Amino acid sequence: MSKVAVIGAGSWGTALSIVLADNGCEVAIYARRQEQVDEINHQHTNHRYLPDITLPANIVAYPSYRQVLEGAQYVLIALPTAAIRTALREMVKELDHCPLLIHSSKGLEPDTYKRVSEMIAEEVPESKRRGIVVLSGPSHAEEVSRRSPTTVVVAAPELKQAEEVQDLFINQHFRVYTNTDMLGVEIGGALKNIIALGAGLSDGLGYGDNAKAALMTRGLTEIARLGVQMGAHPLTFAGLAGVGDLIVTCTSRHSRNWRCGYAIGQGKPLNEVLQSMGMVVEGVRTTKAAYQIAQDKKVEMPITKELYHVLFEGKSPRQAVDDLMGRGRTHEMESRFFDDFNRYF
Ligand SMILES: NC(=O)C1=CN([C@@H]2O[C@H](COP(=O)(O)OP(=O)(O)OC[C@H]3O[C@@H](n4cnc5c(N)ncnc54)[C@H](O)[C@@H]3O)[C@@H](O)[C@H]2O)C=CC1
Ligand SMILES: O=C(CO)COP(=O)(O)O
Repeated sequence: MSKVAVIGAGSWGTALSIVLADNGCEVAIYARRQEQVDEINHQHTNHRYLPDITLPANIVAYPSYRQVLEGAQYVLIALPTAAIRTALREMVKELDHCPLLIHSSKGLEPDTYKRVSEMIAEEVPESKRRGIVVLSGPSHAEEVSRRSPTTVVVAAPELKQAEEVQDLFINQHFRVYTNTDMLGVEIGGALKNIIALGAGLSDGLGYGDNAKAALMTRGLTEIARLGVQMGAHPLTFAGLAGVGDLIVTCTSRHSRNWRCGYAIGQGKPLNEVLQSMGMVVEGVRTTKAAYQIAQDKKVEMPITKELYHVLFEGKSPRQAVDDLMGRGRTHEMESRFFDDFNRYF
């Protein structure tokens, strides 16, 4: 029986713990607050994050990294991206062996704009990790925890390690695909949150399904444009971590990013919205990161740019939509894209 240490007792860490527990793993989950540890261990619930869900008894919470990590063959990181580097520094002090590290966070580090796998590679010495694998795709915790059919993708530069993680998670409710394009999977998962904020904002303004379909389609184009420039495989964005996650996040009532955008579209100030959410909304910081990366790399990302102006410079959302609609004429198929495709096929 495998032991998995789960770092992060929020919605996603808990939902993935249920999948692992269903698969017969021993799951040790790290929670910072003693009341949450007690709730998970005695009531078998995590009410704040997954109301009405009963947790399997083989999920045990601990308030210390040492206890969680002891003997774990796998470590799953399910934290808000902004908390990961600090958490890794604490965790690594207590790590005395060499597990496979899996992360499932969807964002870029604030200020450095690094991917999560890059942070892990910097903070966890090679002697303390067997490899790094990312798990991503269209998967709201609320549905995964109810064992509703879900598909995800796991990616690692070495296919064997992705397959090992596929074996760990796959079951009748949770179907896992593999990919070796870790960069593309991380970029797709992080940047779809920007477009979900935009889709929420459009709905909050009262625009219709046409507007949302436009945002999703052109949003995917700009995600792929940046991703391919950074070195991703273009077809990754046609997969679960690309269009798949974009669909679920832009259209689901569960999405925190969509809900945040919706409230802003309805005229609520960003700070007030974030405070009232009580859970992480990754897309806000990721908008800033993607805007900066796009500027540095001279990649055109019109939706991201307008959203940046709305979130951080007080631009009116209606004006942002007008400016997007009034852009210069362009061809749908970019010749640059064809060049990139030709590089691969
Ligand atoms: N909720 C979902 O449906 C999904 C979330 N994700 C991603 O998973 C990541 C985590 O998201 P959620 O679990 O939803 O967030 P959440 O807001 O539900 O929970 C975050 C948890 O992290 C804990 N935490 C924060 N800072 C910490 C630190 N320094 N050390 C230890 N624990 C800390 C919090 O106490 C909380 O328990 C995000 O990147 C999100 O985009 C990915 C797929 C689905
Ligand atoms: O990534 C997710 C679903 O795949 C969760 O999205 P939100 O963070 O917007 O809720």
